[in-house]
Amino acid sequence: MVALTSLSAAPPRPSPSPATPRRWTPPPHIRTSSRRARTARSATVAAATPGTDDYHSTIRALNSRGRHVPRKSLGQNYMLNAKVNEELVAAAGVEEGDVVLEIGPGTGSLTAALLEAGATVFAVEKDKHMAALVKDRFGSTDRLKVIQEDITKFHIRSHFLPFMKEKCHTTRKHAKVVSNLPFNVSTEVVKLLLPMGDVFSVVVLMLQDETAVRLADASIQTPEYRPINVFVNFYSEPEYKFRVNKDNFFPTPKVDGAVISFKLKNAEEYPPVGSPKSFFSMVNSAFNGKRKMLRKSLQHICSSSEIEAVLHNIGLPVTITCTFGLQLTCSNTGLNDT
Ligand SMILES: C[S@@+](CC[C@H](N)C(=O)[O-])C[C@H]1O[C@@H](n2cnc3c(N)ncnc32)[C@H](O)[C@@H]1O
Repeated sequence: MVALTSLSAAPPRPSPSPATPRRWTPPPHIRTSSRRARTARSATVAAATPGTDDYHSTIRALNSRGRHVPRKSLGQNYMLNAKVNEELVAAAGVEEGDVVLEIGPGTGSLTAALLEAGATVFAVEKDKHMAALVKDRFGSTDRLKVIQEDITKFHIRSHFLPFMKEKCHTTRKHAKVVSNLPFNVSTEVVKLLLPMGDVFSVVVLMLQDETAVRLADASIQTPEYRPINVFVNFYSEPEYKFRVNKDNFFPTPKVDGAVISFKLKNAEEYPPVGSPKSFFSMVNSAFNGKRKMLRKSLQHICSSSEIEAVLHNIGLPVTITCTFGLQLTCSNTGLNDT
């Protein structure tokens, strides 16, 4: 389902300079007289309240620890619009007492909005400079734990569950995920989090707009429909929330972002398959054999005659090719009728 809202208004900021220096230098009108004065001002920013993460304070925060240029390889495009962060928090329905996993806190602008909403935050940040910066910024609160790790290599269950047990003082059984994700790891993170419906009730992510549209809205009868859509719909109910204009990020990325929410299903709500692993292996085989007859692309899983019988039972021609997702039943894959 697509909500037609779009947060396209970007906050005011100076136009970017054409050349990219190794270290960000604030434009002349925000420079102070000495390095020490600049550092002092950064300390004030470090303790800032939500709403102050605009262009100038982001530059000051990045420079405060001798930080260099934001790293493209880490998808470091920082959010400059506090309103967008508030909308992300609202999309996840974050409230007092919630425990939230945040991936990539960066300068801590979204972290501030989460803390402001009353959540306890477990933040995983790959960049050691940013992890240190966000720790400094919220040093005095016990409602934040920052781990310097790569989320794609992090064992969420063994680290997050004990934290949740310790911090969750309400009867709530599930935590939430809210993140302005680095675009380059978004598919990997989606694959990691969606099967965790026993831990998280909702996953709200800022993704590349095109990716969010594809994940939330691909129809089974379009060429855009992929195994990842089968995966997303198997484990969750996705909803496209709103588009975020690229001018809201610093540095400005090439593409717009969008917020998508995934309401995670419990295991009892998954489609009835014998084993998700063999189900997804079949889905991948079917899609890999695009334009090949299904009875051929799936013949390593079951015999051609079994596949033909299934196709016949569901009223499809036995010569059908995989042009869009199909529901099959096959005795030796552990798949049930769906
Ligand atoms: C798009 S920025 C978002 C920063 C901040 N949340 C904001 O809204 O401004 C992505 C952040 O994720 C961090 N990051 C990149 N790859 C990561 C990974 N594999 N694991 C954890 N953090 C990562 C980057 O260093 C960066 O701080």
